Amino acid sequence: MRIGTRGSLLALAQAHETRARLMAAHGLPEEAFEIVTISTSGDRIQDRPLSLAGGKGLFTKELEEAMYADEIDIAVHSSKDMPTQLPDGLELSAFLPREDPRDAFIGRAAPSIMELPQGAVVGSSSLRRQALIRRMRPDLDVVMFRGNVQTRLRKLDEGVAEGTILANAGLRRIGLEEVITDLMALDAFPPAPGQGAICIESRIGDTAVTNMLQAIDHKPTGQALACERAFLAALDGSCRTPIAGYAEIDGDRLSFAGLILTPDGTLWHEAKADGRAADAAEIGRNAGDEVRARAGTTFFEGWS
Ligand SMILES: NCc1[nH]cc(CCC(=O)O)c1CC(=O)O
Repeated sequence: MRIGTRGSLLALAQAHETRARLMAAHGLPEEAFEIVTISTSGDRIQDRPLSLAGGKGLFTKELEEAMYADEIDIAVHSSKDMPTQLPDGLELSAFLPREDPRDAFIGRAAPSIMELPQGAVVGSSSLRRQALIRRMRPDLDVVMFRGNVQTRLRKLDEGVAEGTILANAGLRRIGLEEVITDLMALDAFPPAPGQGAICIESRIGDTAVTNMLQAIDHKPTGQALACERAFLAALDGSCRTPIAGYAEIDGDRLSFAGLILTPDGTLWHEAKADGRAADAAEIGRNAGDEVRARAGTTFFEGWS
């Protein structure tokens, strides 16, 4: 089986985790799998926010083309980077057990956002994180921050900013959790839909592959993701809208909280819902419709 992945440290860690789970589930040796690294436009564009460069899809397009061309059999992704609408003929056929979904703060002047000095500079390129930081601390100066983890840590060393926020899951996967100085609470700082969950994309009807993937699919994570992705789809969510959403599964129950904000963090609308995990997608869609109705059309005008 050819496992397609981007070449970043995080992507490779995720591909290796997928391979290890497949080897264990099927009693296969490492040689049964080939990890194929593919560069994507999202990896190459470094000079502007991804929300302006085309948004979601930038990390997935080249991998999907490789699947059409039969150069790879599966593509391993961060669920957070996946558009709600997949190209024809492809599906998300497995989710691995979710890592901690919370955002992590890496602080220099202070260990947490609340303890930063008045007016301190915080770097982030995520519209959701920018809006949530401004909601918590309107006095802070939020600046654009892109690049991989190493680049961001160097910027902190150089004094470009006093702190930055990254996904705890990503930092843990690349073994960099020691740089974290605080973890953001789920209610004050809800994660992006899909954060912390690895998903595997494959060709619809490729039964040899999907049968193998079934053995490593983690059902509760799949249900949480069905809910969060339905919420995103109902809001027509793109990288240009600050949207957060997190579903927690407890046995056959699901609880969801979703949020949209204006980029300046002064206005927001939230929906909370509980229900059966089996109704995950419906719960997410209803929450999205509810938030959209409450926000009204003017909420999105001027900046979306
Ligand atoms: N947009 C990039 C991206 N996609 C997934 C992760 C982290 C890993 C995850 O959420 O599963 C990151 C980096 C970050 O947000 O810190």
